[in-house]
Amino acid sequence: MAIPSGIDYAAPLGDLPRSRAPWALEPARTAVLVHDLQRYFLEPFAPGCPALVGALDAAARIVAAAREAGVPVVYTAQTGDQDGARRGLQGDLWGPGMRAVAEHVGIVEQVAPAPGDIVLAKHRYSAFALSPLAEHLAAAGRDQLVIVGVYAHIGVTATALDAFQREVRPFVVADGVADFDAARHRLALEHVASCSGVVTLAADVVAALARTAPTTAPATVEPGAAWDAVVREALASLLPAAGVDAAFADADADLFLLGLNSLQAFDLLDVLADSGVDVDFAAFTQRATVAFLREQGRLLAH
Ligand SMILES: C=C(O[C@H]1C=CC=C(C(=O)O)[C@@H]1O)C(=O)O
Repeated sequence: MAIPSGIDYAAPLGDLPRSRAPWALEPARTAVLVHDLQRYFLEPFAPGCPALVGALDAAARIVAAAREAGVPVVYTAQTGDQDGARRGLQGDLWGPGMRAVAEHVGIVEQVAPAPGDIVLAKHRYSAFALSPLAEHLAAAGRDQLVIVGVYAHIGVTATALDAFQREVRPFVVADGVADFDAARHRLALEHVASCSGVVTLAADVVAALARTAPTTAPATVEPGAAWDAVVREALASLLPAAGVDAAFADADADLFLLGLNSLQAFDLLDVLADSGVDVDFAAFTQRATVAFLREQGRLLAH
């Protein structure tokens, strides 16, 4: 069976299946996964298909809320022109797959990755298969995964099951996924709710993420030496001692050049947020230096 064409249905959101998992979304331990929202996989949908229009809107809202809250956003995307080994058994069921052209591999504009997001090559149904997703989540201290994207009964379900088996709690967004039809969409939600994760709605995810969004809450640390100590300790858990020393010896040294990776950057800003100083991730990626972090500490202390 090939991917059907002319997909056109409304998401089955009435009377959502009750999730057996008792977990609540905790932003500090959460990452968002945007699963396969590539043009190739969305092309089969009829223009204006309500389920897809809704899913893209939900995904965009969740991604925006995640970035605002400093929650990591991870994308999966297949590569084009895969050879037989790379394609594996998928070739037997789905044919050769996408070509290496922007009209196939591109992630749709509405949920396009931004600087600081992570884009992983997708190899099999599960986003964890043959990919460093688990390592990225572990490095960022994340064990909850909000999943949006396509297709609900294939990769989304496979990823949720895989997450569960890796001690990562999946939260599948009922109105943030789409599928071949309403029956498969519903089947996927029932499967997740019964044996791997929480079925939730975009509005609930956005509300949970907003609870950590930067606020004007007073800083709990003093500027100056105390703040330096907080930054140093946070960096020390992420970089070798020599890197930390170098970062403080030259406060304008780029932390990424000193070995910090983007997931560690999320971690760093999380720790700083716990100390009462919310640093904008995008701004940090533009100027990843101790000098910038010192300024942030001072700004929030006033
Ligand atoms: C969008 C997904 O990709 C799979 C589904 C249909 C066809 C596929 C393909 O042609 O490679 C993927 O294996 C998913 O994992 O849900």
